[in-house]
Amino acid sequence: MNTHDHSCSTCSGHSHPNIPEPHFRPLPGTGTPVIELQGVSFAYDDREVLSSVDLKVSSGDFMAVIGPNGGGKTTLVKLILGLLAPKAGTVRVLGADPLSVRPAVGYVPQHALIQPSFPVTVHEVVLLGLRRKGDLFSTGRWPGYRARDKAKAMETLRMVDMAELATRRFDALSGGQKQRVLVARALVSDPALLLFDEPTSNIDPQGKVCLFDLLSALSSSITIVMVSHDLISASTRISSVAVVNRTLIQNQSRELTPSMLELIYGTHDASCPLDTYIREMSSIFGQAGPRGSI
Ligand SMILES: Nc1ncnc2c1ncn2[C@@H]1O[C@H](COP(=O)(O)OP(=O)(O)OP(=O)(O)O)[C@@H](O)[C@H]1O
Repeated sequence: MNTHDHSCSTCSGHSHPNIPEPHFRPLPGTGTPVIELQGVSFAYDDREVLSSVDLKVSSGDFMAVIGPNGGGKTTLVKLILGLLAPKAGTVRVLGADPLSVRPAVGYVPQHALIQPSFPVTVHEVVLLGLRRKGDLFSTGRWPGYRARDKAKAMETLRMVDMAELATRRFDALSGGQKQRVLVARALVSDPALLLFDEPTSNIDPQGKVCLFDLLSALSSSITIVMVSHDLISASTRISSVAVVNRTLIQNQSRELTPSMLELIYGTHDASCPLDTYIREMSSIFGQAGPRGSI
């Protein structure tokens, strides 16, 4: 488990000593397919945004999905969640139809889906991740929270180092603190797969380091797929990378191949370790990378 010795307003800046061993669903054996897309195409109306996409994410992977704005990353995430159906091809998650395994997938969206003025506490936001059959969302009746659900939500807040703020209103948190709470909401149902869409939007640089430390610690227990523009923080932790720009190219290592670079920027004739690429881009464009993003 990584440690960090910096001070950070997002977490307490220690090495997450409170993180209990996560009780996630047992990882399928290493190498078992967790996500499989074969020949997937998708169009909004008649405009095709993904074309013949193949993707395989295996148990234990920590994959970054990168690509230019509008390249189809969020659409890909929605297909994996079963929120969109492919026009062609197949999407399998944990060997099944995505909607049927939805409870086994923790999702942290690009934008917090919680209205800023909604008077909900940190603890209650995490409890929202434990929606069950028969609850308010399916019956219209409010059954109240069960004691064991409340305890589970507190345990998950401890994992992300946010238990001390459990009673604070969610809208009174910083961007990085909100993100950690949303991670807890995604983790509280013990998912086998964690999907992040732009996990570091609205977080300051130190908060990003803390968040990636947390993800790095979690990645030994759970398969993680992260759509991100912010590869500087992620680069040392991820195990594989995929580039999406209408089509998709994946690499089981952290190297961006010439064809991946070409898919992002146009012609490239040499492969590039991801760390080198980011270092060079950072020196030219500053820490945010080219145009503020990959
Ligand atoms: N609901 C929608 N209806 C029509 N077109 C859409 C819809 N959602 C996305 N698009 C279009 O589909 C393309 C891919 O969008 P998507 O959000 O998947 O890209 P992205 O790679 O996640 O972009 P970004 O990095 O800017 O978040 C874009 O051209 C976008 O304008």
